[in-house]
Amino acid sequence: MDSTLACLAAWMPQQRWYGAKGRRPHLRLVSWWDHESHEESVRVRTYLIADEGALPPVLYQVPIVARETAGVDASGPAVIGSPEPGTTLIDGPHDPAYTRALLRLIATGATARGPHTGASGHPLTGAAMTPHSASVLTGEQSNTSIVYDADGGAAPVICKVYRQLQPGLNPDIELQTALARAGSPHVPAVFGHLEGAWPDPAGGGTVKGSLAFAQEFVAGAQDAWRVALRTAAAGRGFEDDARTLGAATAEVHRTLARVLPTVEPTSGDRDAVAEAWRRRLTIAIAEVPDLADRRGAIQDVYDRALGASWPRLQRIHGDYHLGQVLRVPGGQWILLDFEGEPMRPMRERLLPDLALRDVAGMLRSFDYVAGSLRLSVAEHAGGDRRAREWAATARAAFLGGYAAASGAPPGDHRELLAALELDKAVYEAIYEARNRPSWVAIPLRAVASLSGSF
Ligand SMILES: Nc1ncnc2c1ncn2[C@@H]1O[C@H](COP(=O)(O)OP(=O)(O)O)[C@@H](O)[C@H]1O
Ligand SMILES: O=P(O)(O)O[C@H]1O[C@H](CO)[C@@H](O[C@H]2O[C@H](CO)[C@@H](O)[C@H](O)[C@H]2O)[C@H](O)[C@H]1O
Repeated sequence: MDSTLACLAAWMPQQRWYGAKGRRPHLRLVSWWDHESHEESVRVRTYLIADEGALPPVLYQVPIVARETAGVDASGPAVIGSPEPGTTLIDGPHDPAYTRALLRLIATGATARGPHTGASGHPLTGAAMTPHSASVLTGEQSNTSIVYDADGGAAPVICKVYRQLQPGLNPDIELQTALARAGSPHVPAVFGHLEGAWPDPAGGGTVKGSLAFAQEFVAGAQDAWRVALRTAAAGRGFEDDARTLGAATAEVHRTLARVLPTVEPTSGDRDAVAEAWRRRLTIAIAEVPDLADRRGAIQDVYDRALGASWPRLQRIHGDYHLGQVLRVPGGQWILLDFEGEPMRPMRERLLPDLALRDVAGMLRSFDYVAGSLRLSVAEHAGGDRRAREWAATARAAFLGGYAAASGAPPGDHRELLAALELDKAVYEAIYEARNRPSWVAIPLRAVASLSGSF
């Protein structure tokens, strides 16, 4: 196993889903189990690997197919390495032996076992999943999604393999399953999920957590980020789309408030939010020192929100932006990825929260469209002004659509919305500094503007 861990220590830091970029991992094997393999001399095994160099330690899911080197095209990012002569390790989602085994577990509710723990499938419906070929979705993803084509008119399936594991049912599965069961037209059909168990790092027992989630793959849909970027770059408005997106967002919030618990915010809830805002700001200032001289002005915005009235708390999307929304032919909006912000502690993401956090997230996304155009096109000939006008129109239309469909206009909580937008921009400054340093100017400009110096 030591040679496999050595291969992984070189390969994992190059993966988009690996959290602590720029640092060599310190890996420990926590658990493993084998999947059924229909090919001779091919081993399909899922490893759970802790990176104990991270603070706090992170648990990763790494499914691996071991094949004879002679039969493998040894180039490409899917090849992990060759810890023993004659055997090559392949990243499971890129190999049919794993993709078949994964879907079979979910569709049949079967179990894969290892010496200590294992994984079991939880099919949601009797819907037959008969897909035949699979490929990994490309793009900037925190997890790894496998798309399965289907034969004979059956729906194609997308199965998201969670990479960073946490105890408990993932909110992505919990919320989308609740919405699908409630008949919401704004999430894809749900097929089922895979749950795993592993040794509890804090004691002698085991903990359970989500490993993968299978849904209908909405074919022909367009990512709202690309739709928005295209219209803005072409100088076309996004007003109607933003209004219907606002209405769809409000409908999802209403459904979540109906089928899952809501609570009146207590002073403890307000303190927890205030503490999360402060904690995030401290991290952001440490990583993006340009923010340091804004601390006082930012805290003033937070204080005004803490002194204002708050609506009831409810379950929300939690990391809402244009990249999390699909537009299907006909104009309907489908929301994806209810996992919450990847950098936020899971225990916070599971609690009832402010629905306005999602509203703020989408408003920031309109500003990102303008900001990314500003970065890609030189600021001349009125381009910057047009991009800003595009974002302002989209913003007003989104808020109007949300207010009309929710009966709870975001404008009733102006101070709170301003603080949530600012907190999101602070989060984005950290995210960009870590992942896309050339984009950090977008949230920095927003922080300046939202904290009143622009
Ligand atoms: N059910 C689906 N139908 C069509 N495309 C999807 C579906 N689910 C995800 N996608 C595509 O995959 C991308 C990443 O999915 P997402 O759930 O956001 O993953 P991650 O948690 O890794 O960021 C989405 O932006 C979308 O383009
Ligand atoms: O990986 P996730 O989609 O869960 O979210 C993370 O990455 C997003 C970028 O891909 C990041 O979103 C930020 O950039 C978007 C444009 O690429 C923009 O539309 C968003 O408004 C902006 O927040 C997101 O914050 C991060 O959690």
